[in-house]
Amino acid sequence: MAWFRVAAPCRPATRARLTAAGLRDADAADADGRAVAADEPGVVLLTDPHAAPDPARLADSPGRVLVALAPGVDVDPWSLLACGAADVVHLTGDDLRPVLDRLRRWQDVDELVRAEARRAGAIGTSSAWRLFLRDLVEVARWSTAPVLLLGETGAGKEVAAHIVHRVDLRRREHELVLLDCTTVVPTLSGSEFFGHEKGAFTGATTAHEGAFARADGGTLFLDEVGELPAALQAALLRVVQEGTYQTVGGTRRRRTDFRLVAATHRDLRTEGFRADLYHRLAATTLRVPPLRERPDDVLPLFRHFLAEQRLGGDVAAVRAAVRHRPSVEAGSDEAEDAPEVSREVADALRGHDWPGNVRELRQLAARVAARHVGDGPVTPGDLPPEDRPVRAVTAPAVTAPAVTAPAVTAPTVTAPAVTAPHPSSLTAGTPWESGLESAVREALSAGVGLQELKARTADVATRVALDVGGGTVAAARLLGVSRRALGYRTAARARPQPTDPSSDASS
Ligand SMILES: Nc1ncnc2c1ncn2[C@@H]1O[C@H](COP(=O)(O)OP(=O)(O)OP(=O)(O)O)[C@@H](O)[C@H]1O
Repeated sequence: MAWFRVAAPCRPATRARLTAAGLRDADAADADGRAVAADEPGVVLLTDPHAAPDPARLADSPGRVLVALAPGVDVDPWSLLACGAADVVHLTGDDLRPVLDRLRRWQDVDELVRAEARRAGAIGTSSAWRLFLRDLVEVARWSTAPVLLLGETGAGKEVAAHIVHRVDLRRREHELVLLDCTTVVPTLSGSEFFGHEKGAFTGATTAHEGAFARADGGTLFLDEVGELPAALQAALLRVVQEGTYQTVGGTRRRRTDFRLVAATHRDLRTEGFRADLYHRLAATTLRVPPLRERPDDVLPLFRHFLAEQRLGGDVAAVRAAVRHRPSVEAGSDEAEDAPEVSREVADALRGHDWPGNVRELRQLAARVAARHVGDGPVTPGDLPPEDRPVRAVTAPAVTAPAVTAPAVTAPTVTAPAVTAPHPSSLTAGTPWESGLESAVREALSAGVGLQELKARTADVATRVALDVGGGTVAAARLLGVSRRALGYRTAARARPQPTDPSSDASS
């Protein structure tokens, strides 16, 4: 149910009409000690230009807040949006329709998000994930535009594509065709896309239906669209513009009509991707938040994947289990019969930065499930050694117990105590490797160009070279590059700089 709040006294009739429309008076509910459902959408009615809504209250609400300006109230809508309002409407006379229509839409969106996330087995209750799903569902249901999903590997772009297909009423009864553009073979002239006729090329012993034909009426999901060879970018542009294509070896153009959802982890506005195709694909661009930006989702996801392992890795069975427990919120970690997680393990998981995102977490859950015994919580020893937070082993830090008469020699403590937490937890590989990886990741997510990327990784490569005593053979091995390549990158920095004759050597 949606709520309303009146920022200044208003006519009892207005209040009565809002209540009659099914909205709960948020302040009255507070007075009764019943909290308004915090994540429901609501409206703040501004009847007095001097009674501006409390920005903190607007921004804090996890549900969307509409501000309705009564006739004669003139407040800058942009500043209200900046304070956290989701939208602003001007009321004319007694007509409450603009308010009710919007609240109803927002309720529908929230309901769709709950239902479709559950159906897709998509776990997550963090606000970043929910905001993303709201935008996704809104675009999928109320627009026909292509959708471009930006996001790191394993963040859930394909999961999102399934949701788009399900939510789009015109497409859901037809097929969702998934095509990974990294697997498209240029020598087959895009036969994966266009299909081919029998005998079109050596080995084409039968006719083959391509993705464009199969997706007709439905949705075509192009994963890693940035990897599409240039010739196929031109062909795809034509299909998107004209809705026609020709099979390889065919003689006539055929019609197709699908919704295009594309995904990429890189900035397509850089070199190598056609600008005209980019603008077609990017009619609606949504960013899938990486897992490190939604630490609240880590534990629910981890427990979900553990439950999946208990069911023998049967994803369908887990989804069915979630769907058949209607009292359980989609994304809730109460949804499954999964073991609890000890505090130490929970802290380690939340502290990790998950470069491989949800996929990495899923794989970790599979490793942990193999070690975990019984129904008790997952304990630190359940994490395989290579997945544990790195800790320096230092001199024993156990204080000997206070000794009173008769004098007893304090026992010698032999087992080394573990102290001094290492700054990076659950690091993948060596600190050098992870340093290089995170430099590349940061640079890519900042959308930098190739030159800048090279410069940033050169910094890390240089540090590695210096850390290993300038031994480029060892550094190159650590970085997985040739000695020559490393030498080239580090040459300018690792070598001692010639002394500037103008500088004061004594300083
Ligand atoms: N919110 C989620 N809830 C449950 N499982 C998820 C969620 N997000 C991702 N996954 C799972 O994580 C794995 C990776 O997800 P997905 O394939 O959608 O990522 P991606 O962004 O498309 O990755 P890539 O770019 O490498 O293709 C899959 O096994 C998927 O089922």
